[in-house]
Amino acid sequence: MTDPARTPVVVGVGDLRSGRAGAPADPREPLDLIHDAAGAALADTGVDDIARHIDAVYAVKTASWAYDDLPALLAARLGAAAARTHTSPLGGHWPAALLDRIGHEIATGTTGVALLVGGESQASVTAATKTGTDPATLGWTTAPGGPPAFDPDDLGSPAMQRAGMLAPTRVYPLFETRLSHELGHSHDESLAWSAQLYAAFSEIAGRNPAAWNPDLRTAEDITTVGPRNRMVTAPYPLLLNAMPFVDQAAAVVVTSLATARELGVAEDRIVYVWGGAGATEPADILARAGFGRSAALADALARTLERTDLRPADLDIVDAYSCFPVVPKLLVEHLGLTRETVPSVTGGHSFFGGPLNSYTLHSLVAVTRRLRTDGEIALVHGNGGYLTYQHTVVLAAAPHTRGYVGDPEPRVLPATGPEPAVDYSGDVEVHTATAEYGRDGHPAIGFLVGTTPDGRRVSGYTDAAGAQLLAAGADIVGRTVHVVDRGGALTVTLTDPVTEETPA
Ligand SMILES: CC(=O)SCCNC(=O)CCNC(=O)[C@H](O)C(C)(C)COP(=O)(O)OP(=O)(O)OC[C@H]1O[C@@H](n2cnc3c(N)ncnc32)[C@H](O)[C@@H]1OP(=O)(O)O
Repeated sequence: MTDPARTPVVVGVGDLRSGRAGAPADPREPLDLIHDAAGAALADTGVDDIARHIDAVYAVKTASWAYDDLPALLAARLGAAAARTHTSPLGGHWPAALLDRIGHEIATGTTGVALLVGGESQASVTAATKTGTDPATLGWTTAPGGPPAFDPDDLGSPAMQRAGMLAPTRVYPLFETRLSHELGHSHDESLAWSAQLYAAFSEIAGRNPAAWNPDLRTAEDITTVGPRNRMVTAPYPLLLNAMPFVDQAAAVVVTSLATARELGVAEDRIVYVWGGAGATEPADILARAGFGRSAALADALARTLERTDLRPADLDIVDAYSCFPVVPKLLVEHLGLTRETVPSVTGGHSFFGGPLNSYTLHSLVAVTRRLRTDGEIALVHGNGGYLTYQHTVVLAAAPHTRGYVGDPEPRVLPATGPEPAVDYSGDVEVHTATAEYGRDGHPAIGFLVGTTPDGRRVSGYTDAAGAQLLAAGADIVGRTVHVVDRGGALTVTLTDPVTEETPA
């Protein structure tokens, strides 16, 4: 039991967009957007000089522009230059994980008032690149500035590189396809659930003033493929992909209950951080047991619910990370909620916008606002990598009886995948598959994970002919195909052609 006076509380939130879909604003660097969001969050506390009490500034890593120490630059601007600063590594789970860490620090007395921030200017950077303008010439910070450098190994393990399974747009559909199969959903049923979910997200984004695209999209808009909604990777058309070209930022102020009261924060501003838990799976997706569930999410959820003494039915609000539909679907499935559940009060990465690692900061903003007026207990979910890092955290309108009960340290889960079969030739059962489409609207490259008769795992990519076959996604899972693997390049042919069923 933590000292009740040290119970961590959110006392101020702020977020914003600069420009919106179809209406760009003047280019602004992430630090400027974050500064504005931090100003809004500090003002939201209702305490005039709260900035001078900040003793820790945490930033979720910005991916659209490189900074040596963004939180230090921000702290100096806010007049809190003595504050301790920390920038997370890359990963969309960090807002939830950092809130948990800050909660722990406040409960143990190592932090007094913390500011947690993040933001992206990918819309500005992309627009500047198109016109040949270097943002540095616009006065953006050049310490070091420029797009951050990425190690190719950050994108995927050697096995994933060999199989061409490198971008989120290629990898997440592999999870979707397998989950659909395990739920008994055909390709069309899986797509229908995604569209129903995302149409609901669009309505929510329409009510969020910080949403990048507040225009209402129906399920029919989402499933209708055309020039403004091209098929990207089966079964996801563009509108089921995270929208990364956004300029958005968010900030959250966290302190202890005692400090909030000493500073004069109004009771109706205060939202309690109960805490949560996280788990990590191997970054190599091919080293995991299967693609139809997230062992890390299941573990993070089970430990979050256990520590907070909650059952899924106790949650009034569930806010999912939603870069692609399979992620909110997995959250709903792992919590055992109905498939009609809409796990968002933020609006999702497609319509609210997908400012990469800082999306879940916007969730914390939306959830805090909701808990101040409506609802008692909320679970916020963050996801990083390829479903690699999961963290869930509970916030509530009232304190937990034992104060802060979270565990900020993630549990590391072992590799449990089958042995790889490299340069295999023979039959495999399709475990999961997808196909990426070209801009001509045809499948261009296919991706397959298969299981050999002796239980080993084959993985690789195909040419357009193989892609045509694998675009069937959930409808081809479980069937047997013949593969020839040459260094990850697969030739795939059906061995059990479907025969027309004879009507009875
Ligand atoms: C843990 C994690 O978070 S993993 C997820 C991280 N996020 C991602 O990986 C982002 C995934 N999305 C993407 O990479 C991109 O959206 C892509 C590749 C799917 C599409 O990008 P592009 O090929 O550049 O877009 P495309 O040329 O098809 O579309 C052009 C138009 O649609 C817009 N657009 C691009 N992506 C999207 C999107 N996902 N949703 C809606 N509109 C989009 C563009 O801004 C452009 O609009 P404009 O003509 O008004 O300027």
